Amino acid sequence: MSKISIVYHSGYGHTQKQAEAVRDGAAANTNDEVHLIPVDEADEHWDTLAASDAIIFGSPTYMGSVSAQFKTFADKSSKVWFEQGWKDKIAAGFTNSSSQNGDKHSTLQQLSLLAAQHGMLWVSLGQMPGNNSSTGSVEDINRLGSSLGAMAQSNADQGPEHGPINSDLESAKLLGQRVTDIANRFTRNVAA
Ligand SMILES: Cc1cc2nc3c(=O)[nH]c(=O)nc-3n(C[C@H](O)[C@H](O)[C@H](O)COP(=O)(O)O)c2cc1C
Repeated sequence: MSKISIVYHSGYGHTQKQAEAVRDGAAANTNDEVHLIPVDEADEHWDTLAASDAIIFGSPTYMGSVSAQFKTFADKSSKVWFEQGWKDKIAAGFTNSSSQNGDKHSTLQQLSLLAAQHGMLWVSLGQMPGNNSSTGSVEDINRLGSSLGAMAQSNADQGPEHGPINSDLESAKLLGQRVTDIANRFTRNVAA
């Protein structure tokens, strides 16, 4: 059994849907304990994060970067960094934005660098790129062709009831599942 936390920001609800999909994937095995933590509530959950086997970071892409709210959380985590409190925990990340590309890769790089600064072990998406052939479609898993983490796209003129679309949510779910599976391999070995 592993303890997984998902810390995320969402200004308008789109990235929250992606975060919930990651949570659903991470919680697929009912033995595991999964916490969904909005960044503005993170101050009440530092102990939960300290006790987690894996922490998954999520932010919308704003101006080619993590949102200011997520960055505030990242900066606050410097207190943990001083003690290397998250060293050797498993980490992963996801982002959502309105353009198909939208510079989402830059956000995932920032999330993975945050994890690296903490000495965490980054888990990639682990899914082959979709929608890259004559038989592909937007319904493919990993339709945005990401490697570093899960990407999702939500139309700028529509609310979260319309996006991200199902394939992006499924990709997010698979990332959550992958992180839990890997965390369980580690916790089994520690217990053994
Ligand atoms: C301040 C701001 C900056 C944004 N910058 C980008 C961007 O760089 N690339 C992009 O594709 N979308 C950008 N967007 C669009 C958001 O990423 C998109 O609306 C996303 O779905 C918002 O997620 P949320 O509802 O979880 O906040 C920006 C939106 C805002 C409010």
